[in-house]
Amino acid sequence: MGTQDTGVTPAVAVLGGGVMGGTLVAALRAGGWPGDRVTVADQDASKADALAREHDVRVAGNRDAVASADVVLLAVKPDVVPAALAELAPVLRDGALVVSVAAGVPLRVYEDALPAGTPVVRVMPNTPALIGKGASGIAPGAAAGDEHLALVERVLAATGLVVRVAEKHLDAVTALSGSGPAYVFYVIDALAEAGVLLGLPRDLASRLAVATVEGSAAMVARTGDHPAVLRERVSSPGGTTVAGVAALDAHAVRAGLVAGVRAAAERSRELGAS
Ligand SMILES: NC(=O)C1=CN([C@@H]2O[C@H](COP(=O)(O)OP(=O)(O)OC[C@H]3O[C@@H](n4cnc5c(N)ncnc54)[C@H](OP(=O)(O)O)[C@@H]3O)[C@@H](O)[C@H]2O)C=CC1
Ligand SMILES: O=C(O)[C@@H]1CCC=N1
Repeated sequence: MGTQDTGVTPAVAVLGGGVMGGTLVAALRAGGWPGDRVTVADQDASKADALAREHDVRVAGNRDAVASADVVLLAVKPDVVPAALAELAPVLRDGALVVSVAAGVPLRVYEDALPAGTPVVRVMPNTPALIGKGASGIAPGAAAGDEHLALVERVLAATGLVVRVAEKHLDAVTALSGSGPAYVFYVIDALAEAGVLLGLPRDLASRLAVATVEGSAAMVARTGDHPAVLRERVSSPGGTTVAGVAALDAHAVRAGLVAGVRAAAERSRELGAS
């Protein structure tokens, strides 16, 4: 039956019930996807069972989950992808859409392993998808058309921002927004720790750091102003902020962030090559 619009909500099988598989199951349910149209499978059945209980979805082994799915969502580690594809290829429904969140693994790996003409879409989500504040890039394979991208957008509807990109940009998306929450958590932790160093109670320092990051991000989004312009507005001549930013520059914090994103992109390319 595949993914043609029959009026019935497509059946989604999520293979891999770890951090990202669990996040996507939660987002599907938060977006109103019926629990009986979502099946989760994990090599560790206890993980799949726990997710099924938490989100009121079905649980099955990989092959049974795939055999009844219109959309197969692969959420296993990149090095597990070839084995998972070998397992699912013989039981994949004709016309079913295969979606993978694995970092680095190129579309051609999926297309070579699956029956000719199988539509494949790569997705690079991030963990704030769990609270509807995620950012995902999606890239279509050769047999994936607009209807498949639209279906992936429907699957991701409750995760937050979804942008369509060419596959050649997915390593950069992975490095920037896929891994990005870790950098921001790192910054929040460092800011809060600095507050504690200056004598603030830990809870207060943490709340101030979180509100500052949240408010600053919202201000960029809402005003559309360039972050450098907004930074200038905080920086009184001869004041505290220019002193702080000069110290950040002296410690190469900007260069460090650029190096971090570049290193993550390089690692994504390595994962794809292995
Ligand atoms: N975490 C993140 O922020 C993001 C992750 N991703 C991508 O998501 C994918 C999963 O990452 P993440 O959720 O963090 O990893 P996890 O290790 O948390 O989840 C992977 C799960 O898949 C299970 N598994 C392993 N082999 C199989 C198999 N053959 N069939 C079914 N399940 C299997 C694992 O079991 P076991 O632990 O027993 O091996 C584990 O429960 C990766 O490819 C990653 O690149 C993408 C964007 C963001
Ligand atoms: O660290 C990783 O490899 C995965 C991909 C992007 C975020 N987490």
